[in-house]
Amino acid sequence: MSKTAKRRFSNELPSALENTAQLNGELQDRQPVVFLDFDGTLTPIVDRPELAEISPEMRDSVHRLGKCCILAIVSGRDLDDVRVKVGIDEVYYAGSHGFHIAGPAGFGHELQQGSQFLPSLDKAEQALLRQLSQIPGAQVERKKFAVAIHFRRVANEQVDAVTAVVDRVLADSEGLRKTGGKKIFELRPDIDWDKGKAVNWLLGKLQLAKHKAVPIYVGDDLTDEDAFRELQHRGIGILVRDEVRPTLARYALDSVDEVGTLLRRLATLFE
Ligand SMILES: O=P(O)(O)OC[C@H]1O[C@H](O[C@H]2O[C@H](CO)[C@@H](O)[C@H](O)[C@H]2O)[C@H](O)[C@@H](O)[C@@H]1O
Repeated sequence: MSKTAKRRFSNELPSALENTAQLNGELQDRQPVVFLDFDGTLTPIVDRPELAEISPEMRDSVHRLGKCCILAIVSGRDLDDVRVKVGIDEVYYAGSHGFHIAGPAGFGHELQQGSQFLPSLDKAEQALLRQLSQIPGAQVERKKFAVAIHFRRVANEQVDAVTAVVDRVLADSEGLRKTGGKKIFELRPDIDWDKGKAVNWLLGKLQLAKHKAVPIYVGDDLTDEDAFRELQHRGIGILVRDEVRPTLARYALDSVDEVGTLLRRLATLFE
């Protein structure tokens, strides 16, 4: 019988911090593999993407946990961008929503299919820069395998104009699709690859004993739902919730500070 995805509302999820016994029970005698999203999970959301910074305490917590289990940062950001922002050499990174993966000791992988979309992404980036230049606050962020259009600083009455530009550029592009997130649109290669597929790929590459390994994924945004879906029946999805919405996560945290607390607790458990 096929297992179907079961969504719940974020406000109904048990807290990962208040249900320690239940969570620890799921981890008992297993090998944890920890996946962490970056924006909104390790850093609070800020007005401009380039201003997001991981705090020294959070960096220490990630570093400490990364020393006692396999740990990967899975981000929509460009691989190099997120790697520099986190600044820890010993962990894995998946950038551009999993299209570009790197890890310790020269481990690296670029989704082959992704390269064929580079001309399309270049063209879309140029069109977006041109057509959005008249809308104050609109910001284009190029990642190798995606283009993000930020509208957090755009006046409410101009958001429809941003949407119209993005839809026009998408219609004029080949092989791209539009996804959403927190005050952001993204144009990405229209292929069956996302954070969930990247997490699965990495789990396969690491050649972990399937019955022993327990993937834990912590994330806050819509693109993290792809990872929650992949792990729904074999891992632990933890949503950093800031709104009420349907989710495939099984536990929740209420802030970036709570993420830090959880990482330190996990480190204490596994050290
Ligand atoms: O997968 P993530 O690591 O969570 O990346 C998702 C997107 O995060 C960034 O944008 C978001 O955070 C910005 C800084 O706080 C904020 O200004 C913006 O409104 C958010 O959408 C990043 O800039 C994007 O490239 C990522 O795709």
